[in-house]
Amino acid sequence: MFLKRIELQGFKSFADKSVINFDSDVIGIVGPNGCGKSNINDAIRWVLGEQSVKSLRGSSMSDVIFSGSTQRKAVNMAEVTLVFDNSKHILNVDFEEVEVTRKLHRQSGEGEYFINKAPCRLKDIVNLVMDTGLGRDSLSIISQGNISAFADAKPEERRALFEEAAGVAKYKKRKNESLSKLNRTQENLMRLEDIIVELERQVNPLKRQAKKAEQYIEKKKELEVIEVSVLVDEIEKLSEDIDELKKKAFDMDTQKAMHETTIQVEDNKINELRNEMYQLDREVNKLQERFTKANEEVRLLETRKIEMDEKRKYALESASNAEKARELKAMVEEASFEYEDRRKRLQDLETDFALKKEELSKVESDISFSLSENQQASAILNRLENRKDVLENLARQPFNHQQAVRSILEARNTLQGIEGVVSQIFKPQTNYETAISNALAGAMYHIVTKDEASARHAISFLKKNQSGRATFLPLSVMRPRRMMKEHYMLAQNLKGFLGVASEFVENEERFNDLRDSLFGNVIIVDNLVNANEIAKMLKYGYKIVTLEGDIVNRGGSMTGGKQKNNATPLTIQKELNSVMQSLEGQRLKTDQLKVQLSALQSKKDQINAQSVQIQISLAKLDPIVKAKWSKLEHLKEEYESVAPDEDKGVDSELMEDDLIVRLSKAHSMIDEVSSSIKSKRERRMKVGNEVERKEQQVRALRRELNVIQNDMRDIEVSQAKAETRLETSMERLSATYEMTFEYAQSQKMDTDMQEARIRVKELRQEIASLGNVNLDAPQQYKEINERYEFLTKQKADLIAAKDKIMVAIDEMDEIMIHQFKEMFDKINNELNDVFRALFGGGSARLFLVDPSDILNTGIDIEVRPPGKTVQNIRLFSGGEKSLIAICVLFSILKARTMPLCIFDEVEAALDQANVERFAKYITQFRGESQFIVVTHRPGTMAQCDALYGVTMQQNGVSQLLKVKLQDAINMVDKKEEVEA
Ligand SMILES: Nc1ncnc2c1ncn2[C@@H]1O[C@H](COP(=O)(O)OP(=O)(O)OP(=O)(O)O)[C@@H](O)[C@H]1O
Repeated sequence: MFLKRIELQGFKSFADKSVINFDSDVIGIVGPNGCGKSNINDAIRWVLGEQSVKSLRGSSMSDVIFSGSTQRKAVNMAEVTLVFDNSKHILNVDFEEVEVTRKLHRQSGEGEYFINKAPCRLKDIVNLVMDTGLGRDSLSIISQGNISAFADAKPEERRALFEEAAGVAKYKKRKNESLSKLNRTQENLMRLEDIIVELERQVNPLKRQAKKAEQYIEKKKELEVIEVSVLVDEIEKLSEDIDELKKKAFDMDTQKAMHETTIQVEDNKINELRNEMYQLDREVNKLQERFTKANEEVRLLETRKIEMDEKRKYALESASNAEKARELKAMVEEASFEYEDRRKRLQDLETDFALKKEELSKVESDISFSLSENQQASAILNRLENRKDVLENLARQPFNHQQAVRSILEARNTLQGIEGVVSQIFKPQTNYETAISNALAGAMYHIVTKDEASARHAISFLKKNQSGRATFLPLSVMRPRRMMKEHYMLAQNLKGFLGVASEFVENEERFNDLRDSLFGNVIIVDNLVNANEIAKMLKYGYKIVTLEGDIVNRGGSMTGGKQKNNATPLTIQKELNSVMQSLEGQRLKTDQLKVQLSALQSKKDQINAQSVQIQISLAKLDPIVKAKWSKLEHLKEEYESVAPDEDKGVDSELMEDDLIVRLSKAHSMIDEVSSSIKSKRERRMKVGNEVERKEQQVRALRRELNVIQNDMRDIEVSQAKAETRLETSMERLSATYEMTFEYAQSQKMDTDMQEARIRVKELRQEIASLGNVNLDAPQQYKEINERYEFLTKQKADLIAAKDKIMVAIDEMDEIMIHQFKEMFDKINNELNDVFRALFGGGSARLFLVDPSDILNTGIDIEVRPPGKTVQNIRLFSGGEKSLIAICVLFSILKARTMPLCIFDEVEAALDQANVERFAKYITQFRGESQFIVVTHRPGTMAQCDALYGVTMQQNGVSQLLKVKLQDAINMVDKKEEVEA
């Protein structure tokens, strides 16, 4: 006995609480039509999870709640409880007794489910009874309808019964769940694949764009760091250049102002001199007029004198001796005056000539001295200019004679780790150039490399190109050398010690070790005497170099002297500066000497001209003096011959002759005027020379001023250019990098700026070659790719899940096929016996319509009742069909034990004999299965262990009571009678 009790309240016609306690295996439910028997069947199915309103014979679920009758009001809730004996653990729970309850509220339409009074879900109840044979589609609850439908059903429809018997329902349910899961998975997979394809279409271009953007960002970052340093370096250098240019401009401006002032002053002087020249010219002109006038007067007077002489001559010829004597006396006086006058003038001219000669000889000696001075100055100038050219050439190409060094420097960009040449890396302090240069000697041409590998690389380059030999100093292996502390302390107190050579060079910090390696133990002293002394005190342990470059080597050997062309890369600039300075002075001196020489030469020319003039005058005057002398002598003789003795001697009265005096005065005037003209001309010449000299000077000053102005313009242009570049750099710093110069300066890298500039150029080109860049691409790529990867993983998971489901389905199929086939065979085995028992002979056989498709095949039945041939099951009578169905039902019960079977008038269509056979057959299952049989047939009732009668005493409300067989028969008969 499995079902112990049913409790109903408010369910269909059971308005009041009704309890049926079952205490035996075969229970009959009897009662007249419509009293509510089948409602009990419905109640059991309802509790066990029936959801189909139709199979509960209603139109909505609330139809199961008592809907009232003429005498009773409707109730609001239906509640049914089934109590099972689970001591055999037919239900898969640990409880010995299981109570299953279902409630339904009319108002809310809500259902409630309980197992052992604990609320649960409908699903839990369905799972509890699944495969126990009690399911809602169970073959354990069979109605008349089921029986009659069996024969007429299609083979496929019959399958359900066998599946239930085989207990594959749970697998089928699970399979269906799995299939729908599979469908969902497949749908999801397809949707996913669509999305993945779409994402794939986006991912690759985005990946490329992201890579490009990353390269762009990386390059931009590098560019920013380097360019900021380059900009800072440029700004610093430009600021220095601008300061330098401003200083130069200021100096130039001062020079210009000085030149302009000097020119102004000199121009004024020139103007003054020109005025003087003009005045002198006018004065000379006036004097010239006076000179002409005087000459004219002389000519007139001379003419008159000749006339007078002629007159006298005539008078003498005819006059008396006394008159002759008087006349001759006057003529002697005259001639004597003239002679004295001319002689004196001759003497003056001779004195002048002697003076000029003296003057000339002095000027010539001055000229010869000036010439030699000029020659010397020109020679020096030439020498300096040549030296300047040589030095400039050397400064441009300091390594012209070092083929290997030159080759390495030219190939510097292709070689790696070349830091430079020693002479480029170290800058000697002013005045120490010679000492440092000699201290280094050949080492100044050594090439500094980053490490030994770079040196090796450079050496193989020299070998390959046959470019000569060079010495390399790898920074990585250079170790500093220093003077011993006590030696240094000692040396400091010695005479002439200036310091250690490393103190007198400037270099970048990273070359400090190399500096100390080269100079750390070299001492600089003032002169060789002190060098020897210090060497001795330091026990000849150090190289000592003097400011002049002489050396006391370690051990005491000495090197010294002077080369003709001793310029080295370290001394070139110094020498060039000093040569330029000397050159400037020398040029000025040469110019001055030239001016001096030219002044002397013009002075000489002037003296020569004056001398010639004097000589001409002398040449003219000398015969005149002689003539005057002989005339005087002749007249004296004539007078002596005619004059009485007492009258011999010259009468002074004759001197008063007006003509002679006027003539003499006129001659004096001529002399005076010509001397005045001469001095004025001399002055005029002097002033002219002065003007010329000054004009030359002013021209030179103007040329210089022009050069200064040109230089100033160049400086202005350079300054403007530098300022524009500075502004551009500042602008770039603030606009592009949003940095102040001070902040940028703090970020400046300590690096080779030349290389940094090249790198900036390269980076700019690389960035430009990237073209359009989508800066959001990395983020977009990340997001899309993450989604892509996530979905790809999900796809893999779904495929794995799908495979798993399919494997599970295959496994379930296998189990179902196996169980179904096994059960089918078992049932088939039982069928023939059951058939023969119920039909009293004949045979029956079940067969699979499609044995190759066990999972879906329909089931047909081949029946041959006794005395009949095999015919189509549909051709049998209603009773036969029912009996065949009952045979199959019993075969199933035999093949698989059911704990509970509820038959609702299944035997209705059978005749009396078959009812009895049917009822008897049931009793065979007693002890294994419990039967609740709703019946109207006494034959069946007779085989029941207990009978329950259902009545509807009150109109519309069912009641239950246990009855005896006869009462039961009566209940049926009575009703039938009433109906009849
Ligand atoms: N919700 C309901 N409220 C009240 N009465 C109901 C309700 N549902 C059904 N009934 C009544 O139950 C009766 C039907 O009961 P049922 O079908 O169990 O009768 P039966 O005893 O099996 O009859 P038969 O012998 O003819 O098969 C009907 O009279 C019907 O009015």
